[in-house]
Amino acid sequence: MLSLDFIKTNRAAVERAARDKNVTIDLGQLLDLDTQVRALKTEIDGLRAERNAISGRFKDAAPEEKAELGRKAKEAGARASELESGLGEKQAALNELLMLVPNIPYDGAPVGPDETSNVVINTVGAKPQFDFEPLDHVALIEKNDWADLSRITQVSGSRTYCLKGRLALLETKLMGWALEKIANAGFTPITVPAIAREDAFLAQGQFPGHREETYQLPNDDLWLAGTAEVALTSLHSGEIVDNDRLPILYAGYSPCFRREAGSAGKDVRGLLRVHQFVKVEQYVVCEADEAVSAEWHARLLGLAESLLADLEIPYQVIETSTGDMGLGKYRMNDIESWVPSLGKYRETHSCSTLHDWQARRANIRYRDADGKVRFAHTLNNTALASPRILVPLLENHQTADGRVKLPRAMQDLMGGEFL
Ligand SMILES: Nc1ncnc2c1ncn2[C@@H]1O[C@H](COS(=O)(=O)NC(=O)[C@@H](N)CO)[C@@H](O)[C@H]1O
Repeated sequence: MLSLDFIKTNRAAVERAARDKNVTIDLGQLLDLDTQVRALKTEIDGLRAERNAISGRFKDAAPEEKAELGRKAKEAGARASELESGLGEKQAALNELLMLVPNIPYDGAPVGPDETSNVVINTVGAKPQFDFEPLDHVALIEKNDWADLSRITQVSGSRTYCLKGRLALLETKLMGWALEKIANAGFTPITVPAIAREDAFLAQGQFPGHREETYQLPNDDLWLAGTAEVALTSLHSGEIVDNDRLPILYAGYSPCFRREAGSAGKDVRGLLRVHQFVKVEQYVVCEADEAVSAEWHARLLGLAESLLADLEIPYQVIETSTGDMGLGKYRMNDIESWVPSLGKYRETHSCSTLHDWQARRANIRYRDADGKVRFAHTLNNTALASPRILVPLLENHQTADGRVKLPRAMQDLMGGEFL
């Protein structure tokens, strides 16, 4: 969310951001509502002052005057409470519109409607040259009985899976390994629930725009998050954090649930796009300074790249376009890992800077060095998400006999050269 002051003084920039992010928002209506809300508040304050003035005169008034004063005070009070209900409605309408205002995108982001405008800014690692016909991850899994991708769908529906045997062990070790790597970089490991209240999704930015992507638990007025980012954004909601406690660094681990409502027909084979998965999430709450945010953005990206280097997976870094980065992002860099069977790089990580857009929604503030209370900045990035990461991991390291030679970092974990 942007502040009303910012919107007023930077209206053209906000309108350009809305255009570049394909967001339809009527700033004229928003600013009119703000004017009406402020006028109502002034009128209500005036009526309250009038009533207080009258009651101040009441005790010294002559008896014949008291009745008239009482009537006037009652009238002012009644008028004030009538205006207050109107104020409540207009304030709610104003807040609803404010939740739809996009963040201003990074001026280095390609301006374009969607992922087709994304730009590759770095390519790392040599794609494997197979001297045999490589298999895709589903064939490798079937050959080694590493998962159940069919029977389970009769139990749990489409886009569900069971990992089995050494692949099940590999996923759990991968998650522990990633959590520890990020923890060793100074982040506090923290397990967070996927269960969260509606306000947490509004604060993080998933709502109001993407309810249809989110599983709901209606009997309890709760929802299931698709990322630990939801709980982590609201963990310090309402707090004023002391300056010396910043930056707050979390390595969040959680199950993730996504309806993938908008993905019918996409990635239906295998493990790329499923309804439930696990993820280690990097999360930062830092001081409201663009250079500090930019430094953390680079560090988060670097940590994800170091994990991919350890897994010996070729990847490319993407500068995400204004149309693809989403409402709250200032800047987003996706990392895409090479998937031989598709002959394409596919997104496995997403690194975002949001400045104070989330902190304003979640009400996360801090006292800066001068003691001034300000909204913080927040950032997040994927450290590792499974089972999607298993797709490039299995396919890039497969051997002619259908086994998978583990990267060095995994051999120690899995106690052997092969999965
Ligand atoms: N339906 C899905 N199935 C499997 N993996 C998924 C799915 N949706 C997302 N992921 C994985 O989760 C990663 C992060 O998802 S994201 O929406 O892009 N970004 C976030 O959730 C941010 N909080 C950064 O992690 C993706 O890059 C991908 O690796």
